[in-house]
Formats: sequence, structure tokens, C-alpha cells
Amino acid sequence: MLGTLAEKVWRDHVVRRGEAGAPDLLYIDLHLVHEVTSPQAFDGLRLANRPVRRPDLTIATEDHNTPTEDIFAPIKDPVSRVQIETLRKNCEEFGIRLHPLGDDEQGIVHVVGPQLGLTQPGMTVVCGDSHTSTHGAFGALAFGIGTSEVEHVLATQTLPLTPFKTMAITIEGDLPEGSTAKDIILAVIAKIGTGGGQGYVLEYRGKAIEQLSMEARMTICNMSIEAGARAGMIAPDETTFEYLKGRPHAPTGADWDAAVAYWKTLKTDEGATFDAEVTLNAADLEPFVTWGTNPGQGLPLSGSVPDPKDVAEAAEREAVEQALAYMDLAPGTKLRDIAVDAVFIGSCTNGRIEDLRAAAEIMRGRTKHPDVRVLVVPGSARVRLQAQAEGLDQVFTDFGADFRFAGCSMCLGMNPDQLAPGERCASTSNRNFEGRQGKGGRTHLVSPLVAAATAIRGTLSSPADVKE
Ligand SMILES: CC(C)[C@@](O)(CC(=O)O)C(=O)O
Ligand code: SF4
Repeated sequence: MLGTLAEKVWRDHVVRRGEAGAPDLLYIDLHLVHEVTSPQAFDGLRLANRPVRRPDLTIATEDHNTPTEDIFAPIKDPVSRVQIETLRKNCEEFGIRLHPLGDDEQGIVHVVGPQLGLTQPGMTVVCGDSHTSTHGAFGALAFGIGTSEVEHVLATQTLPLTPFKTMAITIEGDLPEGSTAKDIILAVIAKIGTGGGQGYVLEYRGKAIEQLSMEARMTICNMSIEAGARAGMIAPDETTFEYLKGRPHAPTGADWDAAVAYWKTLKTDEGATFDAEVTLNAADLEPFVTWGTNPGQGLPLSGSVPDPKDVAEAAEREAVEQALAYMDLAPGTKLRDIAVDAVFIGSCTNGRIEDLRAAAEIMRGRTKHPDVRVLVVPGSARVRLQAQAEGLDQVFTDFGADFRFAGCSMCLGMNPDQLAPGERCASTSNRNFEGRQGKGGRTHLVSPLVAAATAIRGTLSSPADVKE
């Protein structure tokens, strides 16, 4: 029977079909765990006196509450310290592999999984974290789950799920210079809205997608959740196989050949139909920035802050007014004239080696604007080591940036890296909600290229604005 990529992966994982609208029971190939959403799940197992069903398909890391400097000193914040200590105790008790702070494989869970070759095409991948959609870049069916579902997967390695609808997002054309995968996904969210993907798995297709690296594909799938989708997927191809070959947990020898043969079948059949279709032309895309307090409130950098008076629908007009009040922006202000206090380069959206290389390319031989503080936080310890091996750490330090150890850092206000109230930041992360980066902090979501150019000029900028 003809099927889409998502339908094929789903079909291959059904343990039991739900009758009369009841959910299917799906097998889970990879369960990723971090310190924030796992404590209650492990408590549930303890209370029911249940072991973890497949510890070998489960892996944990520390990323949200961890500091990104003085990482070998005791964690100062008591809540963070308890979260981390609880994860370590749980992993010890239940026999789960853990990459703790200080380990060479530690990092943000959605950077570590792919980097270790754990995330593979055709897998079902879950984590108690909505940005698990990242792993769909490999043609895996990957999605965030809640704490009770974390417990269910730990106990049974399965999950009851109602099938998602499928939406094709076709990106044709070639990305212009200075525009990146981040600009693609910000444009997609602006087009379909933060609820546009509700109930769907998004499959990204088209020439512009096929030309992207795995890191760029992960940026796009990572933010599928910000369009309301459960998951984002890209069909695996030679780029995928190239990325995976030789990684610590990737198959080898005859297993590798067999895996690639299967992975090559993982694409939507000619003639298979999607429940919805959206098309964008990458050639039209210029660097995108958000002006508001959700990832859908974004515009091309050449634009200006919208005027609520131009918004016809009352509820939407009110949302724009509220966002502008929080962001302290006047309608009509050119986005390029918005001065920032901070720049953050990192997160599971744009904290990989390719992202750091892109930012370093702009920063090399330059220095930051005196009024801007710049944080560069690798998505994993491995990325940090790679950046040091390539001398990028020196570029960042000479630029005046603060180059840190790996973690979620200033993506969210759960660790020491936070914005002060009123501080405005150009951030390569994925959420700009009120207070996301720290109480009263103001976030503009941007690509690593825009972040680096902004750090030079002091206002939201693209590489073209800082060309020497
Ligand atoms: C809050 C944190 C655990 C989280 O990683 C959760 C999530 O993405 O679901 C986030 O980025 O909001
Ligand atoms: S980097 Fe940000 S979005 Fe990603 S898992 Fe960490 S907190 Fe969540």
C-alpha cells in the first residue's frame, strides 16, 4: 500500500493496532532522558517496583540545569543540584547509561543522540522534551512525550499513540547567500502559524531541503514543534548516511550495508497523498528575525515592527499589542535599528559545530560591539572539543565572546545563564516566550549568521550589513 515516510515508520512499529479509534501501541527504538522530565517517571517505576524494560535502548545526559562554567565546582543552585543528583541516582539504580557534566559525551540531549549515531533512519525516538522532533532530520519518527509517557516507555518500551496526520512542506529553489535553515523554519512558522501543524507530522521535501547538511536539517526539524506539530521528518539520503557512517553507535560491516538498504526504502511513495501541503521558495528567503513573543511573530530582517492598527482580527491585534508592550517595541521601527544587549549562540536548534563555524566565519578578525555581551555555548562537550581543535575558541575569545562548556544555557532560564529583566537578546534558540531566557528578558530568534553580525553592529543585522 502506498505510504508517506511517516506512515511507513509508524507501520513498522505497531505492536498492537487500536480497535475502533483506540490508539495503536508502538514500539520505541530509542529513549532519551534528561534531568528535568525524568524524576517523577523513575519514582513511578520505584512505586510499582518495576525495572526499566530496555536499559540498552535508553540513554541519559545532563543539559538543562547544568552550569556552563566552573563545571567541576558543586552546582550552586539548590533546585538544579537536586535535579542533577536525582538523575544520577536514578540512572545508577535503574542501570541507565548517563553522560554527566564533565563527560566527553555530555551535552544537550538532542545534540548528543545524533552525534553518537544513536538516532538512525526509520527509528521511533522519544524524550520527555518537545524538541525531540530534532531527530526527525534522520527520517526517524521522533517526538516529545510527557512525564507519564516517560514512565510508560521506561516500563514497557512501548507507547499508545493515535496516528498523526501528514503535511508536506516543500521548499523549492536555492537559499540565497546569508540565508540559512533557521530562516527557512522561521518563515514556515510565520506562514502556517504556531498552531498550523497541530496534529500533523511535517515532512520537509524539495530541492532546498535535499541540499542541506544534517545540522541544518536538524535545525528545521527541531522547530517543527513551534508550528504546533508533533514531529518533523526528512527522508534519509546520502547526506544522512555520510553523517552516520563510523559514528560510535552506527551499524558496521554487513549490518551497515543491510541498514543502508533499509534506510533507502524510507521515502514517501510516488502517488502517496498527504493530508495537507505547503510550499515555499527558498530563493525568496532573506534572514528572518522574530519581533514578538512567539516563534510565529517573525519577519524578514528588512521589515519593520508591525502596527497593531493594521491587524484586522481583534484577538490577533491584542496579541500583537501585548507582544510589543513586553518587547518594548514601537510600531514601524525598522528591525535593523533594534539595539540588543546580548547575543546567545547555542541551543539544540543551533549549537552544533556547523553553527559555531558559521558564526566564527563572521566574527574572525573582528571584535564585538562594546554594548553587547556575547555567549557562545557548544551544544555538547564533543562540539566544544571540535571547536577547540579548529581554533574557533580563539576566534570567539579574540572577538570578545564568552566561550563556555556545553549545555542548554541561555536557551531557557533554568541555569545561571540568564538575561536580566529588560535585557534584549539576539538568540539562536527556538523560543521567545515572555521570560524564556530569564524574567523580563526579551528574545529575538535569529540564525547564527544574524547573531554574529548583530554582535558586531549592536543592532539586528545580517552578514551583508557588516561586510568589510
Ligand atoms: C523546559 C525544557 C525542559 C524544554 O526543553 C522542554 C521542552 O522543550 O519540552 C524546553 O525547551 O522548553
Ligand atoms: S536547548 Fe533549549 S529547547 Fe533545546 S532542550 Fe535545551 S532548553 Fe529545550
